[in-house]
Amino acid sequence: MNVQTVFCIDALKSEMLVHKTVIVIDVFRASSSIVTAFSRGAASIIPAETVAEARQFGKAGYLIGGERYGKHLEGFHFGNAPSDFSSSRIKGRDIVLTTTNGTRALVKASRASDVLIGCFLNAKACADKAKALHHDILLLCAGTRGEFALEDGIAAGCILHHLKEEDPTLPCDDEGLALLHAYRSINGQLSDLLSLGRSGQRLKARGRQGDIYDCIQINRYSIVPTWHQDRFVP
Ligand SMILES: O=C(O)[C@H](CS(=O)(=O)O)OP(=O)(O)O
Repeated sequence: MNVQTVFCIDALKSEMLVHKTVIVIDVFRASSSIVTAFSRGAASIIPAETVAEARQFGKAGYLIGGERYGKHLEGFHFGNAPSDFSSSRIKGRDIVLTTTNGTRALVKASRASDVLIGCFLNAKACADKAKALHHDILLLCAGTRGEFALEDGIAAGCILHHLKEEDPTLPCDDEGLALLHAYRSINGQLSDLLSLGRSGQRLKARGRQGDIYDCIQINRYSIVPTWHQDRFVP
């Protein structure tokens, strides 16, 4: 088994998905919102690439959530913040989500053997599940608007840290090694560091500091969303 790292969606080539377990990481905020939604009882989450596609699902009775460039979408039940997904609104429900970067990465990754959703909130559980599948692992950082995103990279380092816990010799690429060592050297400064990144600054400018806090709680949940047929299930 080995671990490869991709820094943003546009760098992903379809041949990289063959015989791989792909972990899609979009810390701010799609991966964190999906993990939170499942921890609060959502039945399934269907990623939609376009707003129009999500609206069609809405007409068919699904709950729909998402954003574009951080902005609310007219007629949608939720945005893309973990706090939008309260148990009372989503327990037992199927949700369709469309976001600027994250759902694009999920749709692109869905051709892999196994697709998991990972972030700080479920880093250890995600690493354990990926190891149990016994395939090579691809850490897919969604990034933001075609570029590397600091929070996705540091979360990849966190997942890699857990992957290497039992076997420090597990091979990984240089990108992974850099992120692993970046994560291990943070020493309690996660919030300060991630607030400096592009996406963190954007969230702060929109008054969404609470979302940063909600997304950086390490190992808060043990749920690992997994692709099954045409959707993610807990
Ligand atoms: O909802 C988010 O925070 C982002 C929007 S933006 O690219 O940062 O404007 O979407 P996501 O798909 O979760 O990265």
